[in-house]
Amino acid sequence: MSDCCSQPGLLPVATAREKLLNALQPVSDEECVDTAMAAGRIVAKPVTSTLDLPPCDNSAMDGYAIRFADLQSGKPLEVIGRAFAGTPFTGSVNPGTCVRIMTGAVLPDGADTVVMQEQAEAEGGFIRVSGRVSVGDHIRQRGEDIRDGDALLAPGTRITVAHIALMAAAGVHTVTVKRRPKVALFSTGDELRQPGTPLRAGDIYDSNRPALRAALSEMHLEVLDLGTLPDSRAAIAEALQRAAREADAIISSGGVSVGEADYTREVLEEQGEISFWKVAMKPGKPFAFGRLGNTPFFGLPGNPVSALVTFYQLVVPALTHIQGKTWTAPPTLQAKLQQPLKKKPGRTDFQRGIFQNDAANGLVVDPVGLQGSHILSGLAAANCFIVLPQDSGPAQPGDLVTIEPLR
Ligand SMILES: Nc1nc2c(c(=O)[nH]1)N[C@H]1C(S)=C(S)[C@@H](COP(=O)(O)OP(=O)(O)OC[C@H]3O[C@@H](n4cnc5c(N)ncnc54)[C@H](O)[C@@H]3O)O[C@H]1N2
Ligand code: MOO
Repeated sequence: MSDCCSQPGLLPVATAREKLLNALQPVSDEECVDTAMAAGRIVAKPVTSTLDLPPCDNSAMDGYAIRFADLQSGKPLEVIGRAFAGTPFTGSVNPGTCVRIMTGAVLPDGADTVVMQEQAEAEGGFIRVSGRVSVGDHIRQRGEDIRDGDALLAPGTRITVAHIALMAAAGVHTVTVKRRPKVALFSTGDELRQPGTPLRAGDIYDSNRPALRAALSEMHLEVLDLGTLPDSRAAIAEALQRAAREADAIISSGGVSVGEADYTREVLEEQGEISFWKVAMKPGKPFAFGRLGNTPFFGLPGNPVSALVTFYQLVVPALTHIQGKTWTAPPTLQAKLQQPLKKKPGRTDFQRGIFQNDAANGLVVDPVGLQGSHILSGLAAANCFIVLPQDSGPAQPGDLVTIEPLR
């Protein structure tokens, strides 16, 4: 990896992110999807409950629905019926009586308390209650979770599995979400072969494209996979033109540095525009951002760790914004560094680390070993980035450092 501390013109990471977010428009198209199919989608129209939840007072336990005041006399209570979830008891619990009730069954009229069956002794159609009972025990109140008309999800929310449960329970069977943006993806390099095919001398497998495809799918984006391209201006130009026609954003890997076969950035410059090139980050310095027509372009460095670090630090915020969700910085933690870290002032370092809880020291973090931008084993072993600020120098064991847990 090259050092760039003395090089002027590198954009600080936060400035690069800000420029990206300011330059991009969220997709405006919306579509209606089944609630069950909406995981990961971005809410476009507010989601409102269509009912109270629970819809009526019901039992939280298997037991007996009673009138609390009846316990004063200490007399046995007559069991006059049964209430099941889905099959309510239709009569009324009058003084001196009770109803056998199951979890989830509607609380019968007249009852105000449920006694767990473990606290009731049944004999000959009557029960005797023992132990401490308070009025209202084990009753789930109508509407205590959600009220009819309550706002459930605001526009811009990314729908989680829990949101799907919430909407389904509240009777919301369809939801209006943003259209999934389509992201065109290609990698460049004469040396790149497809996994599953033989390697010639000097070849390597294309690892960036499958990794980026997976990362895009994880974000619930549509992918237009344009394949692995040779180091050829014509091939790159053709892919860029198609991507600009068919996609909402373009991601490439490779060809953004200064080598004699690094054509991606050059072709973009000829056919579109480069808004910025080179960010003060390590790895990932040669990251380029621009446009072809109205379609934003993210040029990731070819080095595999650099490609993924720039994807997570710069492209994820940008694509999140395009999806229609406000991007917020991921939570960070402070952890005690266990080993020294080399670092020169000039770029924000995203070193790969493994953090864990230590009985004596609290949260601690170990760098994964080799930190080169070609070292995929370290990235694969890591569970966090150790984020060392742009102006900082080396870090020592015992220093508190900022870590950003990886998903
Ligand atoms: N003289 C300089 N050389 C380099 C500089 C520099 O500032 N001055 N920057 C270095 C840094 S930092 C990076 S990062 C790389 C980025 O270069 P490119 O984006 O042009 O990428 P390539 O040259 O095409 O490839 C770099 C490296 O990564 C391998 N690679 C490329 N694509 C893939 C892929 N899809 N899957 C797996 N591996 C890939 C490629 O074989 C090279 O080894 O430039 C430095 N050089
Ligand atoms: O340091 Mo490069 O910027 O290998 O990614």
